Amino acid sequence: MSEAPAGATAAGRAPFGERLAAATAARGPLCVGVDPHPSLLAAWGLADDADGLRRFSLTVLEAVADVAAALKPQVALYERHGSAGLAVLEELLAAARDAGMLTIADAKRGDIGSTMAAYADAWLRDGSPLAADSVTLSPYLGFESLRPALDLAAETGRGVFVLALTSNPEGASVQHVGGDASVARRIVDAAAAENRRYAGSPEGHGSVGLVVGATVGGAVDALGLDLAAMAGPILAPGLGAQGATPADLRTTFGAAYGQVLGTSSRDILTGGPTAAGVRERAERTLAELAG
Ligand SMILES: O=C(O)c1cc(=O)[nH]c(=O)n1[C@@H]1O[C@H](COP(=O)(O)O)[C@@H](O)[C@H]1O
Repeated sequence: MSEAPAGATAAGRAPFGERLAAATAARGPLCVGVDPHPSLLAAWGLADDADGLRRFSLTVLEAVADVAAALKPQVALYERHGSAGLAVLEELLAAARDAGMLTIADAKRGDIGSTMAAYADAWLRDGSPLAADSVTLSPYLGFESLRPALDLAAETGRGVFVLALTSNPEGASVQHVGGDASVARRIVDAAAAENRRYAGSPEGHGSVGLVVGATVGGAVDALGLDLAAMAGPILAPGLGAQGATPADLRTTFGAAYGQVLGTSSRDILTGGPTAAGVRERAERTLAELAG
């Protein structure tokens, strides 16, 4: 996607929020998750090793590089192969960059500030072998503990997606706690405050995004979350394999639907082993999201 337009950061690229907005405007609001589960590798006729992982990953990229706005590799499924798996992840991130596709490293990192600085360095620093356009973060140690990642992302034109309301049913036991001042609401408000640093971006396309599951139903309204005012992208997992439909997204997000990036992994990946099969499923999901 576009590098170095008017609002370029110190790193010479436009802020992530602007680059993502441009990608969704051009292609539609779909992110494809790359989750090479052992069962999917087997279904594709691939071995559960680094070679299988590589074939799988590069096939998904080839399939959706000009269909989806972003690619979201699930880091855990590379980590389970050790250093060989991480080498494949590095190759995938570089290949996506070369193909002009934005990446979201789904690493869900979160730790005390000094350690967080190292996670930020790994995923958001120019020149890092694992640098992605954005990374998912867990705010369980407090939103402010994410500061090193928030600041490095701003400096390098990258982005973050902070977990707010996750797609799994267990998430409510933590995220809904607090009534009018729920944990989720505090995260949404903190992201909104953080996105004020991107107030110069057109239409308030901040680079601090949130993760809000496509499966959360009425929780956004019930908890009084003002997602539209958050002025950043909303990554919505849970489509397909977890039961949510593109139509659910419109109901769940209402006025904030324009900020939503729907993401689906297994439902699209079962279209393999051919790139054409994966592409067909991605195109179908995209048509439903856009329709
Ligand atoms: O951050 C995420 O992407 C994420 C957050 C969340 O609340 N729920 C969720 O499912 N995810 C991730 O999104 C992907 C969903 O995969 P599928 O259920 O196969 O579409 C997995 O990689 C999850 O780890």
